[in-house]
Amino acid sequence: MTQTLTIRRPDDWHLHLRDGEILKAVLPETARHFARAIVMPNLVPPVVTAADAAEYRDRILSAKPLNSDFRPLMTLYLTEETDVRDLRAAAEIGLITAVKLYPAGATTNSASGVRDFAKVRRVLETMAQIGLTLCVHGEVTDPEVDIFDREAVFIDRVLDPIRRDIPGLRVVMEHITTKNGADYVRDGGDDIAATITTHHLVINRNDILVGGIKPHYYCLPVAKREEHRLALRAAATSGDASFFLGTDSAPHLDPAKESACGCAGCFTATNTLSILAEVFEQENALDRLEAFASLNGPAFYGLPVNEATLTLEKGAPVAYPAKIDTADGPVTVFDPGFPLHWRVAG
Ligand SMILES: NC(=O)N[C@@H](CC(=O)O)C(=O)O
Ligand SMILES: [Zn+2]
Ligand SMILES: [Zn+2]
Repeated sequence: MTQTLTIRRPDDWHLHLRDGEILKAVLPETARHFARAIVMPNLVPPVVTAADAAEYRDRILSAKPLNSDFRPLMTLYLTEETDVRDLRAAAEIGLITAVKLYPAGATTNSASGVRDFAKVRRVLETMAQIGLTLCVHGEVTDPEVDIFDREAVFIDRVLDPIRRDIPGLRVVMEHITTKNGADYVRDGGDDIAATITTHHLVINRNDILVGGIKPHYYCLPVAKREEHRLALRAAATSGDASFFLGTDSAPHLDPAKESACGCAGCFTATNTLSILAEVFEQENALDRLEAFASLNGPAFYGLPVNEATLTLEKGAPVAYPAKIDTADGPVTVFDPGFPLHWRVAG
């Protein structure tokens, strides 16, 4: 008998959809399986005002496949100039679901991010008052700090002080890559949660570097050593409500990745659910996939879970495209390095 797994339809709590031709090509990959996604605001220029978010939302909705009821959950990109009234109004009408903090220079398109945290204090206080979630790219940018330590140092130097300073601020530590991150979030109470990506459950830093450099495994925060990957797998499959799926699927055109100075980002929208089912099965935790992908995220954001369901079916290895074609060029799909036996049946 075929083994199947039916879960409530999942959501992606951290997604890059980009704009223009790439948006048109990658949106169907997410909309096929996910009901909602938190859409990252790191466009060029970034989505900083309510008006920007409304326009971007409309471009996403126009690019959506006709038969899809996918719902983008919009975010604002926090800058030192963010206007508190504009942000509050955007939250009140339900236009935005979260605000994104990028330390300036930490990652792709983060130049407009925050340098001086005192300058965003009023915004963060307002967010704490109205219960609006702050999504954080948790890496320091201090050139003295080794890239593999930047997440752990961010927790001590930036995140923990902000949370002590502004009690009640709801924070999602995005795409955690370390045991330090998982421990901090697990022990951090109800106001903090973390997203975990698909690829960080699969690769460690050896996968990027051993036997030749693999640009399609390079993302930020960069994958760490094996003990950290194992800690992430334990966190994701634990069922703990503090952890949920944010794929951080981050498409870049192949020439931008396969370059002497390649961009950070793994594109996983296409095969994420097959990979996750494989990983959860490897961890004997298939019964916890629904909590990670479909239940814990809405609970943290105070949103209803999806009524629709999604069924995965186990069988012969699943075929998926190596690349997605966009009108601007190809985007390589993340290769987990092992066969995937679970396909999305409906
Ligand atoms: N994760 C990445 O490596 N890249 C993301 C930015 C981000 O989420 O930090 C991107 O926008 O390409
Ligand atoms: Zn990030
Ligand atoms: Zn991201």
